[in-house]
Amino acid sequence: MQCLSERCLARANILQAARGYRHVLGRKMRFNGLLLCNISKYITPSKHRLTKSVFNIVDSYGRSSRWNRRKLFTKVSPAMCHDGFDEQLDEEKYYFDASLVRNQFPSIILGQSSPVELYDGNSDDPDTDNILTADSSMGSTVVDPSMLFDSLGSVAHEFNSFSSYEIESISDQGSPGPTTSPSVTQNGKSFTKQNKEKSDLQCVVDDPTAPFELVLDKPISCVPAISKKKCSQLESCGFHTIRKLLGHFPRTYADLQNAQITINDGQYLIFIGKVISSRGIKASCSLSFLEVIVGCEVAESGSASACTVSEKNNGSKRTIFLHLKKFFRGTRFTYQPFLYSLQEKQKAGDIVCVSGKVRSMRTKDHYEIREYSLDIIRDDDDESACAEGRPYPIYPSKGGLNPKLLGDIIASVLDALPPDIDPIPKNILHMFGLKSLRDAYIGIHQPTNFDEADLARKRIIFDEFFYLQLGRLFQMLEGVGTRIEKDGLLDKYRNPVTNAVVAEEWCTLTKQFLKALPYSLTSSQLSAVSEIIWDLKRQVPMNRLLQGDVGCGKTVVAFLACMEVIGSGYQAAFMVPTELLAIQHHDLLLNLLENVEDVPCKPSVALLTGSTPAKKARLIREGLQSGEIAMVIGTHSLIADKVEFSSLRIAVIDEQHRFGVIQRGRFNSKLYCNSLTSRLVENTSNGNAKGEISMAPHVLAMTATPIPRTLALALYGDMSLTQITDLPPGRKSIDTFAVEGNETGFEKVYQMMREELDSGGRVYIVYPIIDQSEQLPQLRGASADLEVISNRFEGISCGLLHGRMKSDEKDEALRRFRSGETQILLSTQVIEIGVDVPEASMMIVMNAERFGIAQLHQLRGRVGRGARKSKCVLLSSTASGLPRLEVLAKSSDGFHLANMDLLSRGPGDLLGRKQSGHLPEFPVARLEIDGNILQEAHLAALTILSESHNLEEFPALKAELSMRQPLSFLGD
Ligand SMILES: Nc1ncnc2c1ncn2[C@@H]1O[C@H](COP(=O)(O)OP(=O)(O)OP(=O)(O)O)[C@@H](O)[C@H]1O
Repeated sequence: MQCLSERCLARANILQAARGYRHVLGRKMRFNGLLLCNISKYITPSKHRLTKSVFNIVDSYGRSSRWNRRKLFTKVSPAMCHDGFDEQLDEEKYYFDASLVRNQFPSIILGQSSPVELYDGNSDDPDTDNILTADSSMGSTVVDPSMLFDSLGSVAHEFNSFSSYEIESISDQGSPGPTTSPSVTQNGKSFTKQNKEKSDLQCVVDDPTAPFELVLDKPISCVPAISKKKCSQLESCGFHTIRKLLGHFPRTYADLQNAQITINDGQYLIFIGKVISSRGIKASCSLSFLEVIVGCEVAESGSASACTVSEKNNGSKRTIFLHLKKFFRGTRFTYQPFLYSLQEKQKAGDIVCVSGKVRSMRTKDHYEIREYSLDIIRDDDDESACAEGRPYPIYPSKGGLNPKLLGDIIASVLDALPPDIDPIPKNILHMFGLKSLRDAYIGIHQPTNFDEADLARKRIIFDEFFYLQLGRLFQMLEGVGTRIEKDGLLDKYRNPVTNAVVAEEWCTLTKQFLKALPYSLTSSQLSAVSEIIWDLKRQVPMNRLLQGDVGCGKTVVAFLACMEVIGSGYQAAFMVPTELLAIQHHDLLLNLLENVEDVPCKPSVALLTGSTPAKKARLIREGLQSGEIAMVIGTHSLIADKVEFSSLRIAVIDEQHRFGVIQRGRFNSKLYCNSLTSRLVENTSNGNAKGEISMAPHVLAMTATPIPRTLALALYGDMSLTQITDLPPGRKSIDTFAVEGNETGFEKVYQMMREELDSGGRVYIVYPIIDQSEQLPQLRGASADLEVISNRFEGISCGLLHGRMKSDEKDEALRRFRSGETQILLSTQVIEIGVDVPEASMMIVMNAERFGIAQLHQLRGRVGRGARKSKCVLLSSTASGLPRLEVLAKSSDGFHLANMDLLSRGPGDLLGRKQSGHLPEFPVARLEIDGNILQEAHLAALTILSESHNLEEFPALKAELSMRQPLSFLGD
């Protein structure tokens, strides 16, 4: 029992005002009744001049609109020692949170009376209005004025006969923990506030007309126990829906029982402890600091358990003291109110979770932490906060919201969550050992142990991957005609068996092209072509990823696929990310076609890039539209709206991850929208033409980045995979050296270069930037170094190649290097993709520590493409960068290196900053370690789609999928 201060009563009043009525002495009474009681107490002694009119207004309170009630309150507030309603609400302590008020003041005892419960909106009272619909109900429920005054009379009588008000906090009677709200007794029935909340959200689920996902996507304002003020606070921080709020996962968990046993200087540790003191101290006129001392019980070395919040000392524990310090420079930080507000943020007795780097102080068992983060787990007077032994969730703060408050709100939302909110069918959950969605939310926000948190995390990650895979496969199925074809396609993903068409069955043009090659295909090149041609012969559009290490010979495989299509009377498009590469491929293809013999007519091949002169570009577009041009090689220009094809049948996309899903998809529209010309229909006699024309083109995507399987699945979950696993014969391994770029290092490297050039080799020097930069003086620039290198290697001609050069200049620079007119090519990363100069035999990478391992592997792949033994020197500007580069010296396996990069730097870095823009974002999952969950999610998505291609049988899943907006999720 404690004394009810005027402020407490005012606070209770605010609560009542929000609810509109309350229970008094077991009887429901409108708020105005209670208000009148209170007002009479407050204002009669002071003979406030508002007394009369306030009484009148209160009389009509039950019939007032919400706005008028607010006005009423504004008038009543002065009588309650406040400047106004807003002031009452604005006070930190007066947070308009019904649950908090109820937790602390669930009932009022008026003198000898039995406890008067504050209104709790319990749904088991048939008369109780639904708070979710409070807006209308509060205004529309009219209270009989006579009843009002009856109640008023009786209450006022009792009220006036007591000099003090007492309050009984039910939570004082032993509250179980943070997840359990105090139970309140009303009319002899025991109930919890969760019951009420559950029913509010439950009613949404029970509504047969309500779409399934409505629960999670309901606005946050529908959650009981969240006041309007808090609601707008949450909304302004981006928590508009329950989903958003529940998706605010803890950044870590504090283990209330176990902290560190050994404490070493410089370690980053998490402690749970009790605040001993908190002081804001002015050290000088412009320096102040906050010092918080936290006492933590830790186990003596060697003892198993470590740190708890327990008061009792047993033999195996000792207390250590953490001195948390934050310094502030500047006069404005030395003012007392500021320092006071700082020190008040945590008070002596608060149980806190502290993390940061520890440094031992002179006194034994005292440690200092400067860069720390502190979360209040439990106020000294809040006994219900946390149960020991559970991982305690630590929330990242958002928009200045108090993480503890956020945690409390999340807890009340969880309590109100109906059990059946899971769109994923139970058999799938069972198949992959997954928690239900509700359990997962509870497990991640309120785990009883770390294993539960792990399992919950798995479910959340599963969902991230699952909807991505489902979205991609769903989209792919939409583009496929019949049910049988769809089934066939899904089967292919589930059991990827290799189907192939042997070379004898290829069309004449393909066979002749193969014959004309200056080399024979490797076995994996051959099987890749056979596999692709098998796909090309089907009526279902192919969606295949051709993957192989640098220099393995993917280009020729793609050319052969194009020849097969052209040989059957259709067109091919070959899109590459750079102009340089487009020109190179175009020239190579023309060269190869020159040697092709015994074909009725050689296919016409065009080059279309951004630099193609307008007139020429127009002629090419006309040729493509009429069907005169059989194949076009180019950059993004190929997917421009004005480029129309007569009968596009294959789109090859080189370096696929450099293009987004939408860009890739635009080839589909080329056929559907633009290519229905009559030419092919006229030329085709078998009558199938019409159906074939309206089919989307086959897509063959290629990537030289050896993408680990999980990453490939995340990026291209809807694609079949073909891999080239061997290199053309005669390739010699590239000797790789990691060298520190000091004076001796450079001398050594220049010496190696000299030897290479003297023996007829050609050298690339790769730079991270074009021009020297003042901000980064340690980086060498290609353009700036041209003179240095030219002077150093007199008599040897040097070339320069970088992205700022014009297209023809770039082309010319590469041509000169290819022909041997220049022996040294100073270049930026522009040569990274696809540049093929077999005579290049040495590469030097300046500031190599600036590049990712996978990227360096790609760069290194520019040499060693011919018969000559090649070398690659990786110059690091610091000695500390060398160990990472040594990895490349030891391995030339692209997949191994990519995996290492993925683990050490994450997928974004593996793909490069630009490309990683196309990588889907996973808030919780980490591609580098959660690959197995991704595989399971892929399988689950296939299983679901096999059961229902259009997801009609899974409306909840379909709704969830559209909610998650798969396209933006796919990274485009
Ligand atoms: N079977 C083969 N035998 C000999 N040389 C080959 C063979 N296949 C391809 N080549 C040659 O190997 C070099 C690399 O081929 P290509 O450019 O197609 O590789 P890539 O896989 O596209 O490489 P990158 O990933 O670097 O673009 C080319 O000079 C090509 O002529």
